[in-house]
Order: sequence, then structure tokens, then C-alpha cells
Amino acid sequence: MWLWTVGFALVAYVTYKLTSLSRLPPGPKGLPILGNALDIPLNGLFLKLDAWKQDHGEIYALNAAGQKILVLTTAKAAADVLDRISGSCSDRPKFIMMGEYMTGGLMVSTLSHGDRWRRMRRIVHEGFNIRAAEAYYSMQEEEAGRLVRVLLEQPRVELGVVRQRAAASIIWRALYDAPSLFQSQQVEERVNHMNEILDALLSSAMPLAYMVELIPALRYVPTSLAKWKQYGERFFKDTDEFFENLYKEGKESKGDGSKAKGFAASTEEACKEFGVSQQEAAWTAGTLFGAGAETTVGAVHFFCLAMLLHPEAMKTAQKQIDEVCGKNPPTFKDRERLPYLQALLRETMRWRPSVPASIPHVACEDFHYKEWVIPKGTMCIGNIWSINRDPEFFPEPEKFRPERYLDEKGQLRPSLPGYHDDILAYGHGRRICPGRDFANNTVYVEMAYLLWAFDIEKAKDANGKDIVPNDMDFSDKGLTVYVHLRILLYRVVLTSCPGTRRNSQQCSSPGRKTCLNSCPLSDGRAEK
Ligand code: HEM
Repeated sequence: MWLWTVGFALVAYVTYKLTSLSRLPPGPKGLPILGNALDIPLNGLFLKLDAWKQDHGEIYALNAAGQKILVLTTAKAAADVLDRISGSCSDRPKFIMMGEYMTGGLMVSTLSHGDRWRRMRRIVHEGFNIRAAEAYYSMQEEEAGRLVRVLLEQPRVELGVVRQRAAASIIWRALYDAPSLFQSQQVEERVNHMNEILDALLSSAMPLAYMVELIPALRYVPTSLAKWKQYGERFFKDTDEFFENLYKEGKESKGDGSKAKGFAASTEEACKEFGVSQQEAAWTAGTLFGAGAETTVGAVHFFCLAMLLHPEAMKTAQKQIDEVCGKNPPTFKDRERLPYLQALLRETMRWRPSVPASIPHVACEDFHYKEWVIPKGTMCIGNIWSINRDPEFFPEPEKFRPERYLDEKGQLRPSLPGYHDDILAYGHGRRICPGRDFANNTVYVEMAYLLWAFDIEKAKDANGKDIVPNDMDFSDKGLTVYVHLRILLYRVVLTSCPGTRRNSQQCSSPGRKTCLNSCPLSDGRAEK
């Protein structure tokens, strides 16, 4: 009898598995064995996923040489799967080289959904939730002021480079309570080293970078025979030392009473409460820099692009800023009275999300969605680019229209029904970006200061004609994208000194210095 029972259970299990496998939604046809692997591009994946949406709709499946991938392309499908059954699909893909050898399983963004990830994520939440993020307001205003000053003082400076430094400086100071990158050579060197670490990690995650990803058994090759293992272990040791030193210094910094402590110092109690070791906390901080710098730069970059292509939106925002702030630079206190600027931020992040395809989630168990059964191990990608173009939520999605977020009185409309806010650029579910409030603050204050101080105009070619950037010529940095800087040529034209933008003449170089001495930015506020 028991033989029958076991046999029956086995048949039921195998049938269930087989039907599970065959119940993924249909998707583009692929080759035998390789499936769609050869059709999945290394660059511009989000555009390909969006193109497939035209034929396969809101949810479809791909097969990359055996790896099943579920693609979600509408706001509703992404919310149904990634938010509402988040517990079933909150793992991350496993990268042996990056996740294990190079980072010792300590990078919160790549960790599996488990105890360590949960504890590390708790301290990120403590340090960067919506309330905690307020503690950084004055530092963010200070850095935005510096961004404007550098652009004022060095008329030929490359805006992209300065912005990159400003965003790096903001997140660095928030993490380690260090001096501004604009003021400290040591911070600059450390930030450069941090960027080298991130580049190395990103390259290690590229397909075919390391054979061990394809043939996991290679991990059992003795270290003395495997150069890649030696490199990975050395990289981990050096990076671990670097992160822990930064963290220790940051922890010792207690702020000066008026400004916020950095993440390292302010989360000391939370680390004790949630059982997070010093090493785990140090790696969390290092990972946050990686997650928070490029992404924010990307968002402000696309804002500049939007201003070049939609000067009418720039003028409307400037008019409101002038009315509300006058001669003083905009602050966080003014934000509620600047609904158009807030709408501009939402529309920029919708129109050109700097992370256009979310980091893949992975199903930690089989789960059901509609008539489909999604097997454990399936990668689930919310294609943010497509989600942000869902016509049900965003009519005429290709149009850049900040007004879509405003009511007839020009005030912000309530958030999208069923969503915590209007910005869908931060991913979903349990893996949603934990730095989103801090990021929104950085982007807001940089946009506000840039618009308050400058007009952003297209550069001219040799014949004096406007150079119009191609807003679809993307350069892909793995997770973040930019419109190619080669063609994003713009100049920031100072039509007046800040605060009186409307009246003054364009400054000449020596006059600019004089102007700076009397402008509100040099009253000590920006250089505290
Ligand atoms: C405009 C700026 C930013 C954008 C567009 C952005 C976007 C995203 C997206 C799309 C994800 C993946 C979410 C998912 O898997 O569903 C993510 C994850 C993450 N972000 Fe952000 N982010 C930004 C800024 C920041 C900042 C400033 C921080 C840190 C203070 C941060 C920390 C993280 C971390 C740690 C994760 C991984 C979460 C996890 O795996 O549990 N991000 N972000």
C-alpha cells in the first residue's frame, strides 16, 4: 500500500513540476537549448523588453539558455506580482564571483532574501527612511549651493562632471559625515577608489566575465590553480579593509550638534538592536554609496536633458521659484509651495528613469499569477521603462508633461491609486529602493538650485545652430543609463547673478567674482 502511496505522490509531484514548467506565459520564440539568449542585448535591455511588449503584452517569459525570465511591463502586472506577492519573489540572481568571492556575501543589493539581507536592510531603513532623510536637508542644500558656485566660478566647466561630484559628495557625507568632496583632496581620492571598486564589481557581473558562473563546479578548483579565485579573495580583503576603515572613522564622527551625524554614527544603536556586525554595517555603507551615487547623477542628468528639450517647462518652474523664493535659493521648506517643481521631478523620473530595468527579483518558491505558475528560480524583471509608459496611468506617455501630476489649481494630485507615490522608478516590493526618499531630496534640491540660478540652453554648433541632443541615444552603464554625453552638449547660461536672474546682464569673468561676493550664495550659506 505504501508503495502505491509513494508512487502516486511521485507521479503527482513530477506532473506538477512538468505542468509548472509549461505554465509560464508565452514570449518571443527562441532557438533550441539557447532559447532567447542570443536576442537579449547587453546594452539597452529595457528597450528590447519594451519592444517585445508590443507583441507579448503585459507579462511574458523568456528563456536564456535554461534560465527562465518573467518580464512585467505594466504598472498593474508589476504591482500584482512584485508588490502583492513580494514574499515569493524577493531573491536576487546568484553571482558567484561578485556575490561570493569579491564581496563575501555582504552586498545588501545582491543578497538572497534571508536573515542577513533582512538585518542589513533594517539599518538602511533606519538611516534613510522618510523621517531620517530630513536630517540631511541642510547638508543637501549646502552641496547644491556648491554645485552652483562651481558652475558660476568656472564658466567652461563640464556640468556633467561637477554634477557627478556633487551627487557623490552628498551620499558620501550622509554615510560617513566627512567633509565635502569639493573641499577635501582625501575625500576625492577615496571617492575615486570607491568608484574603481564599483566598476570592478559591475564588470565581474557581465555575462561570460567568469566561467564559474556558467560552470559552478569550477569553484572547487584549488585556489592555487585558479587565478580568478586569487583575484576575488584579494579584492575582498582589500575592499573589506577599506570599507571598515571608512566606517570606523564615520562612526567616531559625532556631528557638531547642528548637523546630522552620518549613517555610520547614527545607526550604531540600530546595529545593536538588529544584530548587525561592524563588518556587515561597513559593507552596507559601501553598497549604499554604489547604489546611491550614479543613480542620482542619472536622474539630474535627465532633468538637464528635459530642460534642453522642453524650455517651456523650465520657464514655468523658474517662474514659480521666483515667486516663492525671490532672491533666496530654494530650500526644503519651500518644497510644498513649489508643486510644479515636484511635478517636474516626477515627470523626469517617469520619462527617462535612470534605472530603466529594475534589478531582477528571483522567485524563492513556485507562485501563481492569473493562469500562470511561475517556477522557483525564475527571474522577474519589472521593466521600469515600460511601466512608466503604461497609458492607463500615464496617457500619451511619450509626451513630457509635468502637468499630468497637477490638478486644475496647479496643486499636486493625489498619488496613483493603489501606489504609495507617483514615482515608479524605484522598483517594487520588499526590494524597493530603500534610499528613495533621500534620493528624491537630492534630486529636488539640485533641480531647484540649478533652475533658480541658471537657464539651461542648447549649445551651438560652428554655424551658430542649436545642437539638439538625441534623447534616445543611450549609453548603458550596466544598471544606470545616460543619454550619450558626446551629444548631450549644453551650456549653462548665467543670464544674471543668482536671485536676480531676470534683470542682470550676462556676467563677464571678473565681474562674476564681484557678483559672487554679493550674491545670496556667498552669504555664508553655501560655504558653511
Ligand atoms: C534617483 C536615484 C535612485 C534610483 C532611480 C534608484 C533606483 C533603484 C531601483 C530601481 C532599485 C531596484 C529595486 C527592485 O529590485 O525592485 C534600487 C535598489 C536599491 N537602492 Fe536605489 N535608487 C536611487 C537612489 C538610491 C540611494 C540614494 C540609495 C541609498 C541611500 C539607494 C539604495 C538602494 C539599495 C541598497 C538597493 C537594493 C535594495 C535591496 O536589494 O534590498 N538607492 N534602487
